[in-house]
Amino acid sequence: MSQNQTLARPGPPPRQLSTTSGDYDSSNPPDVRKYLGTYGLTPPAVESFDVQAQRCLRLLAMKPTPIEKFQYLTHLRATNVHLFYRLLSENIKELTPLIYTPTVGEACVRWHEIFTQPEGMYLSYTDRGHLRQILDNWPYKVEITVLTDGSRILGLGDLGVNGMGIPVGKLALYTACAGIRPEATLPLTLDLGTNNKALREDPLYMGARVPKISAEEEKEFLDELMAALTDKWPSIVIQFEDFKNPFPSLERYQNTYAMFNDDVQGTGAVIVGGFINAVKASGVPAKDHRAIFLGAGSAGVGVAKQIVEFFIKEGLTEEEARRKFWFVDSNGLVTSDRGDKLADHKVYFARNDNNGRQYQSLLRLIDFVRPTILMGLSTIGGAFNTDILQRMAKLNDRPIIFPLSNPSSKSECTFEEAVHNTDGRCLFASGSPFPSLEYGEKLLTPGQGNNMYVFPGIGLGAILSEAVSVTQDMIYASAESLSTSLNKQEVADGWLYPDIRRIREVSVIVTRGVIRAAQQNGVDRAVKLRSLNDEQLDAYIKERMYDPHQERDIVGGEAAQLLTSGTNGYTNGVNGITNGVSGAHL
Ligand SMILES: NC(=O)C1=CN([C@@H]2O[C@H](COP(=O)(O)OP(=O)(O)OC[C@H]3O[C@@H](n4cnc5c(N)ncnc54)[C@H](O)[C@@H]3O)[C@@H](O)[C@H]2O)C=CC1
Ligand SMILES: CC(=O)C(=O)O
Ligand SMILES: [Mg+2]
Repeated sequence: MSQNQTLARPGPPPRQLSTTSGDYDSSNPPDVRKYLGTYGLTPPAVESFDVQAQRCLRLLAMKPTPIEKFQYLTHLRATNVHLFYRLLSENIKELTPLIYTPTVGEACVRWHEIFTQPEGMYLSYTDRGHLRQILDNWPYKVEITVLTDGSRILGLGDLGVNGMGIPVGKLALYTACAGIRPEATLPLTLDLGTNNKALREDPLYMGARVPKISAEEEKEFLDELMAALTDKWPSIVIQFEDFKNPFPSLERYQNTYAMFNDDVQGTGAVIVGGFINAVKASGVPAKDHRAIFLGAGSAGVGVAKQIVEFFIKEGLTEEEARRKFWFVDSNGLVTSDRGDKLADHKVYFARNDNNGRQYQSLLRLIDFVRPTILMGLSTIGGAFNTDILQRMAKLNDRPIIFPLSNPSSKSECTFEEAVHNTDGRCLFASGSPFPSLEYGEKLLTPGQGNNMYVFPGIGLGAILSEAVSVTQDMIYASAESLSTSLNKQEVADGWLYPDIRRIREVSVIVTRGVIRAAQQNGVDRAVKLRSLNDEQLDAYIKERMYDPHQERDIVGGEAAQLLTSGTNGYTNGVNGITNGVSGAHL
């Protein structure tokens, strides 16, 4: 491909952040419409956002399936970005499952069928050598990117470029939960081949129809990409997501770039955040806990490593902390004498006190270990069956049961199963949401142990502190901050995580913790923030957060007032109007 062909950008920008649709204009009063030359192009009624939101919710209710709701919300984001984020932030609990797990899982599986418009960038292996130039095609100034190679999308396996739903969904949460402006986010999918043969052979598949490139080839590609991204946007924060083997890139780039891996580090942090509260509620001192992990992949090991850090802070030695974990993978208990070559990331937790016995059965291992904690990061839906849950209930007053695999179909058990098989005594968190449950006299609410509680604050903290790298202390600070973010009522109700409806408040607390850790580690370039006390820092964070409610809601007198203040007043006074007309790309 010639360079000109590579760089050609015909037509509109790749992601429409348009706010110029008829819907949007319907909140402009007649004078403003005349001024803009849009008078007569929309229905006569001047509508507030609230009225428009009501219509959106009705339209959403008319869509019979989650995937159709997902498609409608995608359309809304593309055509009326501020309305989309206002709707999302006001209905975060109800809408998150539609734009994120579980629905985003189905969307990725079917991405090649349901695709209507590009919402991010795609970079292919054949583009190497040109990556920096291609980034020039992206029309906005980027503060954060989420990138995936699609090789392990949730627990659904290798989906190649269909994985784009994940960066898009995660970045929508960055905007809704941490107020990073929509146009400052870049969803990025790497088209490096796929080992999913069915997709490769599907006529609608939109990526390269070749097997996944080798680890060495991927490393070279990523080296070029990281350099290109930071050359184009020097302060960019880079989140790696859903790579089959995320460890080499994390090790290679974490001290050199402002990057983190959400599946290893974000997941570790969010689970530690809830775990700190679960340990308190269990009544068992930290030193007496024992954990079985089903699944010894990136997420499992990431979570355990951060719990080790927590145990050490609780006074255990590293060796004592490490010995509290028993990992099970698809070949059974991870031991050093199992006879297979263990992947590097598993070696640290491999047991050598198994007296030559290899455990294949989770139930038998539970009898042997007598764990207080059962974590699921295995992608095996239903793996925590009735026998297993009942055995945990027999061994513990308050068993800690965290089935964390996504989407819901891969969850190791449901909330209902966990509650019924433990007489309502379990301390529960799952990766995907489950509904509350009436049990006896009580309404029980499950925790959602999903990295969405921390990655928005990690990203915003790194952006605002202008961190040169994302340190382990910054990640751990996000966990500790999360654990302190519950209000009195949530603590009294025994919740492990705060109400998701308070996510923006929670993100401020997490962001503050991340910034403070960046300062302590001396990786912050925004040194002016060092002199702020916590209250001032919180105010600064809030002020920097995009709030869709502030973008446009201009009716009647307000607009008239703006118009009388002349063109300048109009432009200055109503950032939202400028945003709106020029399409939210300032
Ligand atoms: N709740 C959250 O915030 C997060 C949840 N996850 C979920 O965790 C799951 C795992 O993710 P990764 O660790 O990145 O995947 P991975 O592919 O690296 O690891 C999966 C692990 O499960 C093991 N496994 C597979 N079949 C098994 C079986 N029959 N019995 C026992 N172990 C078995 C594999 O050997 C491997 O160790 C996914 O479903 C993902 O969606 C991942 C990140 C965040
Ligand atoms: C939540 C998430 O990052 C995952 O399931 O991969
Ligand atoms: Mg992930």
